[in-house]
Amino acid sequence: MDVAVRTVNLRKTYLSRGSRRVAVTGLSMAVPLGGVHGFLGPNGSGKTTTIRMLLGLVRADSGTAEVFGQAVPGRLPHVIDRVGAIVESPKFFPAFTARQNLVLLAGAIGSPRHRVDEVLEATHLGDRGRDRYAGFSLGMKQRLAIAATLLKDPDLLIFDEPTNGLDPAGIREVRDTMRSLGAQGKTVLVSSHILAEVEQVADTVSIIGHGTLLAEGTVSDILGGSGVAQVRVRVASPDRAQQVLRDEGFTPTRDGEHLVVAAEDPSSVTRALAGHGLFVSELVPVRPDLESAFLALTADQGLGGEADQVAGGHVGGGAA
Ligand SMILES: Nc1ncnc2c1ncn2[C@@H]1O[C@H](COP(=O)(O)OP(=O)(O)OP(=O)(O)O)[C@@H](O)[C@H]1O
Repeated sequence: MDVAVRTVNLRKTYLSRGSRRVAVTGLSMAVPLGGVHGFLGPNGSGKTTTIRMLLGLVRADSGTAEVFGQAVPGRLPHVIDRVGAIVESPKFFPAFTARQNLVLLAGAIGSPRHRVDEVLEATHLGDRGRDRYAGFSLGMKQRLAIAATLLKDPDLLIFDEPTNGLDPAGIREVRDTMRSLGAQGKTVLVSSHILAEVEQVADTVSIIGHGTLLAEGTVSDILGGSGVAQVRVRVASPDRAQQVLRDEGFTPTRDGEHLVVAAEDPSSVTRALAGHGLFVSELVPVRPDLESAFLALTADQGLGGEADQVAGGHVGGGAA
């Protein structure tokens, strides 16, 4: 597999209130070339620290990282022109229009002027270029930030929680922009703790918890490994149906008037119930989602959200 980014055994600790706090530990991950790669983990799991190491903004304690085959930070100058990133909210001049802001930036980084119109189009801001930044919605501001990263036409885009604070419409705008960049062959590495957001746009994902890799692969690989498919059924007598299904070897759970049953083949459930004169009035497959897969993975590892981690202490299991 051709990779845009690879880390091997990356580790970073911070000194905090007299003790060492482990942010990233033994992180080995690979981001395939082209497409959108979701970098997922709960708050405090080490995503930002990893991204900052990739961009040479913080130095790893140990381990290696490479971008387009070049070791970073040492050889970062050789690839930095191919990388665009939003790690913190970029600063724009509120009184300037979107276009004026981009023209200024393009001049500063030596990008040709025509790129300004191209990146406004690419982020669907073409008709808002003459509006002042101050009047932009959060979603538009975020798309302008993406437009700014596109000025030098990078091959790798790194976005740290780009949908933070956006409303559903803003989230969709940013998501659509990432999707079209991935479809153009760019590599988009996007971090998020809101898995459902990334699930809809990512081709592949890395899931981390407490600074270590828990799972990596295509979204469907990860969902496939997250357990048996379930169906949600409605019957007139859910209590009886629950007993019947238990007697038949299923493990149904009650959800209001519905039962949720793990079954590879939904017809095995309807057959079992019909055999006892119970007829299903509704049957809906419960699609496993990344959120459940993620929760299952972190639960397996005894990992939840942010927790204190002290160097030398237990910091979770190995890579999947
Ligand atoms: N500059 C710092 N000094 C001390 N500790 C830090 C520093 N930056 C991060 N940490 C700690 O390192 C751990 C990982 O933080 P990091 O920001 O990388 O996680 P994250 O997954 O990006 O979280 P979030 O989604 O909340 O941004 C956390 O426990 C955090 O408190």
